[in-house]
Formats: sequence, C-alpha cells, structure tokens
Amino acid sequence: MKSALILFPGINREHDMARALQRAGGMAPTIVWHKDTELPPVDLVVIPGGFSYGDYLRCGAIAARSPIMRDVIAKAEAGVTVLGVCNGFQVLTEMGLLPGALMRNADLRFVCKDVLLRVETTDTRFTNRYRKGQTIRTPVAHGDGNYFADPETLARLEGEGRVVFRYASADGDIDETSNPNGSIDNIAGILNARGNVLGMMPHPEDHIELAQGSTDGLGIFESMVAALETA
Ligand SMILES: NC(=O)CC[C@H](N)C(=O)O
Repeated sequence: MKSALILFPGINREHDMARALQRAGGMAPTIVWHKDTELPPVDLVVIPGGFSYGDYLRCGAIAARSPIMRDVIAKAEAGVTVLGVCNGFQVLTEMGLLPGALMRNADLRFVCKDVLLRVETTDTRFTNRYRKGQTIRTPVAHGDGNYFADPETLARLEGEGRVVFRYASADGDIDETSNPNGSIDNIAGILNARGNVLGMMPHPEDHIELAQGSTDGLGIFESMVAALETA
C-alpha cells in the first residue's frame, strides 16, 4: 500500500500515523508538503491531526485551501482512499469532501482522554477488520470536535450507512454521558457518498500497541491494507 501524508505547519501526528501504517503492513508513507501541487501515485492519502496554522480562522480552514488540496480532491474523485483524523477531519469538511462541520466542543473546553467508539458499519474499506457493534477504545484530543449537520444531511448519512463511528458507553449504549464534545447523534466519524473518504475525530493511530493502553486503533489501518490487497 503506497500512501502519502500531507504536512501543514502545526501538524503533530504525522509520525504516529506513519508508524500505524507501517505496523499494519503498509509501506512508509511519502511525506508531502502542503505547498506541493502534485501527489505521487498512491493508494491512500492521509491528512493527520494537529493544529494546522494554529487553528486560526477555523480549525482546518486555511489548510483546506493549500495548493496540494486540488490534487487531493482529484485523487478522492478518482476513488483513491482518503483518511482524515481530527484536524484532518476538520480539513475534509472545510474542503467540502465531507458534509457537515466540526464546531467548538459543547462545553468550550479542550478534551483529551480515551473514549469508546461503536463501530456502526464494517462494510467499508476502513472498518472491515472489526465486528459490527464492536466497541473500540481510542483517544480524543481536540477543542473543535462537535460534529453538526442539518437534518437532511443527517438523514442521508444514516440512510446510506455513512455514520461509521459513534461515541458509546462500554456496553455499546449511545447516550449523552459517552459524548465528549456534544456531537449530534454522538457521531465520531463519517464517510463520503462513494465510501472512499473517512473523517473521524478520535486518533486510532495512537492506540496501535499495548503500551498505549490498547491496540484497538490498528484495525482501521489493517482494514485499509486488506481492502487494497483485495481490490
Ligand atoms: N488533535 C487534533 O488534531 C486537534 C484538532 C484541532 N486543533 C482542535 O483542537 O480541534
């Protein structure tokens, strides 16, 4: 699996992401600077988390208008797999590759802790290694993770099976107590209509080895590798 990691000033999870990809059996990703205009031939484009441009304007808004993004859109439209995590998810919504928006956390505080996610669908190139309904542990670290979409968009996301992860309690219940940021319907990750672009707020790349508390995040990277091998 050949992959590219897009780097903006202020991004801080690129090494974690590269490690997760390699641990899952992928090759070391090519790091692509945001001012470049063309991606190398790749199977996967990753937009890692962090604080691109210091979160000025809105999280991800400036990064979304970087020169390289024209080619990211072209690759996404051509069916290449695109993964955006945390700030990467914010960038994808700002680019219009994913619907909705990530607003300030409901309590206006930065949240940094482990959360549980319920895997809502395994019929994707990002989650085929999980069981439907499985709860996985991953960390969140963000100030603007409060997902919002209008009722029509939400109905489409639900109807088309594009809500991939929801914040859940240990027994899989979806309620307010397990929602770290006020996201509508506890949504933590969504897909585009074609199914090749995933955005999620939690950081699966930071739960890939036991020293980190769990290996639950590795499944996303293994799923992408498996999907590409069978494609
Ligand atoms: N870890 C991250 O990617 C954080 C994203 C963004 N800077 C926020 O605080 O919401």
